[in-house]
Amino acid sequence: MIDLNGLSKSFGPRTLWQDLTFTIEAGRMLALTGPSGSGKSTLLNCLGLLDTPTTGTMRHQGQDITRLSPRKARFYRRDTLGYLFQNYALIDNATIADNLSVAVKPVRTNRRSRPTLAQALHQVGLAGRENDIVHRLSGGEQQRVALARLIVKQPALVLADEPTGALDLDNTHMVIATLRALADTGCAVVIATHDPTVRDLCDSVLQVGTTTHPNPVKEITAA
Ligand SMILES: Nc1ncnc2c1ncn2[C@@H]1O[C@H](COP(=O)(O)OP(=O)(O)OP(=O)(O)O)[C@@H](O)[C@H]1O
Repeated sequence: MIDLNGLSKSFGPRTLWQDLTFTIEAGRMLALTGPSGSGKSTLLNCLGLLDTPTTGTMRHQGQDITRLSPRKARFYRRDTLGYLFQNYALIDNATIADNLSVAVKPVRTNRRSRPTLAQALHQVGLAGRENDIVHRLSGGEQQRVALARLIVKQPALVLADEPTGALDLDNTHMVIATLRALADTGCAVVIATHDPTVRDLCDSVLQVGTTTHPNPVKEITAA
């Protein structure tokens, strides 16, 4: 779905990663791992067109998206991407329903059928909670709202930055199970993570850093 070719990123003299050449495939979950400061979030930012790689190209279904104009990049994010963050990134003083509606309203998509808000909330264990105000929810519940937002939006690509960093094991498994369900509908999922539990539940792992490997993506095979 997204082909990266010879991608590198430097800030001044410092190179974070280089020679990344691989394909992010629809229906699969890719973990980005590597030490703090290795450039995982920066790679997510490049994939989300919030930053630009120093060299190389990114193609989405054949279309070069490496250096889109700000306007086209905005449309791309609106129509193609879903985000998941450690700090949930919700509108705190709005209801759950409002948070979900905002995410889905302007999106133009060819996807045939989208789940309703009620179905999405049911899927994440928050059935009937449409009118709850977000800032009164626990951290785990807030991340469930962020997941429901992805379920109603049905993006082609999900970019997740440490989405389980503030969660207990139960909620971590809920996050991964929901992302897996999205992947099963054809969505590509990329997760920057320090968590070995999350890494091992993905289909493949990219160790982010300056070391050049002939094939940087390692497949995870069941033990
Ligand atoms: N705009 C910028 N200008 C200069 N340096 C930057 C900029 N953005 C990020 N960096 C640096 O790039 C490095 C990689 O940052 P990044 O947040 O991508 O790492 P990370 O692997 O996601 O780290 P962590 O695991 O701690 O979240 C850091 O040293 C950061 O300070």
